[in-house]
Amino acid sequence: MAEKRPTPPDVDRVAASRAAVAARRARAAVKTQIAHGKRSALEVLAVATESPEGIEGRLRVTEFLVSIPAIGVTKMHRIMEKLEISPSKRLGGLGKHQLARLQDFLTTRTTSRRGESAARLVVLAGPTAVGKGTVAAYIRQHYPDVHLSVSATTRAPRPGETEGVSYFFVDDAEFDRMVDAGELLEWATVHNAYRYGTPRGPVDEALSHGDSVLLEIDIQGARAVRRAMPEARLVFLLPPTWEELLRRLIGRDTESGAEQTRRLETAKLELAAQGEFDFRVVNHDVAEAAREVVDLLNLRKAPPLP
Ligand SMILES: Nc1nc2c(ncn2[C@@H]2O[C@H](COP(=O)(O)OP(=O)(O)O)[C@@H](O)[C@H]2O)c(=O)[nH]1
Ligand SMILES: Nc1ncnc2c1ncn2[C@@H]1O[C@H](COP(=O)(O)OP(=O)(O)O)[C@@H](O)[C@H]1O
Repeated sequence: MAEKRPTPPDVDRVAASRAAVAARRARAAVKTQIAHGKRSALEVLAVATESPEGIEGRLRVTEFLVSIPAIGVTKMHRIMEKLEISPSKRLGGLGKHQLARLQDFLTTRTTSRRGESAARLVVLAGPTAVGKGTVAAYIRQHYPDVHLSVSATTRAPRPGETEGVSYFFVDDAEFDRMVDAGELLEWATVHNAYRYGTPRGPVDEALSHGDSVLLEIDIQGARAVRRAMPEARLVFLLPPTWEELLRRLIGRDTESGAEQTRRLETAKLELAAQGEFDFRVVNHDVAEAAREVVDLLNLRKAPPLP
């Protein structure tokens, strides 16, 4: 008797089940790569976010977490609860807040597991004209091992500023998009004028590679980072005296008289917030203040350039 030939629906079913087996194998391979430290969990998550329908995107969060060394099933359930993610979720189907929580969890875990010599996230904030930008620029020039975060801003470039080095200069629509996509670790409207925000990806990436990261941001931003990443060290830069702060603001000569008066009012409020910070550094001398900030970054290789 002639063998029964598969009918088209059978052919479809066979092809579908072969594809399902291949996809399962591919997902298992990704889990093995994570388990053996060949790929970082943060990197796999980044790929999943970019292609939700790809292999990484189709991984369930539960199986993703248990493939990370030292996370067993019990711990995984605790983490899922804490992050408020349901067990049926796949990496590619996470909401933006769930994704942000999972990224922050993984970054914190990577950093804290490296112990005392771990890469650090340090936030440098302080009142207007205290010298934050000057100290950050000194660090950029003399301590190339520090990853200095480049913010996005809606303000226009000033003469001498370079796209991607000073800031990423974006328009309002692009800034809205970055906020909606959860791409910013924090953002704020500064001096009642323009919006500034810290792109999350480069910070996560640098920390996951063991690099120390410095954010030079305003005080609202520092508070937001504290909420998102409690392990960050918050440093408050202080002027030697109030009179010196006035001298620096006026001497900089970048604001009108009215704007200077308004900024000084804000500066009083900002100085009152210094108690919320973990460390205070007085900016008497730029090189000295920079060294104190860098000391808090726990660099693996610390020597400054001459
Ligand atoms: N929250 C937040 N503040 C930022 C960020 N980037 C810069 N800032 C702050 O924005 C303020 C204005 O910066 P900028 O326009 O460069 O200089 P200024 O006008 O000379 O103070 C400073 O207080 C910075 O610390 C950021 O990503 N997030
Ligand atoms: N340690 C310092 N001693 C003297 N002047 C300083 C010092 N640090 C910064 N300045 C000057 O103070 C002014 C304000 O510094 P800036 O870096 O623009 O402040 P911020 O970024 O905090 O608003 C600039 O003119 C800068 O050259």
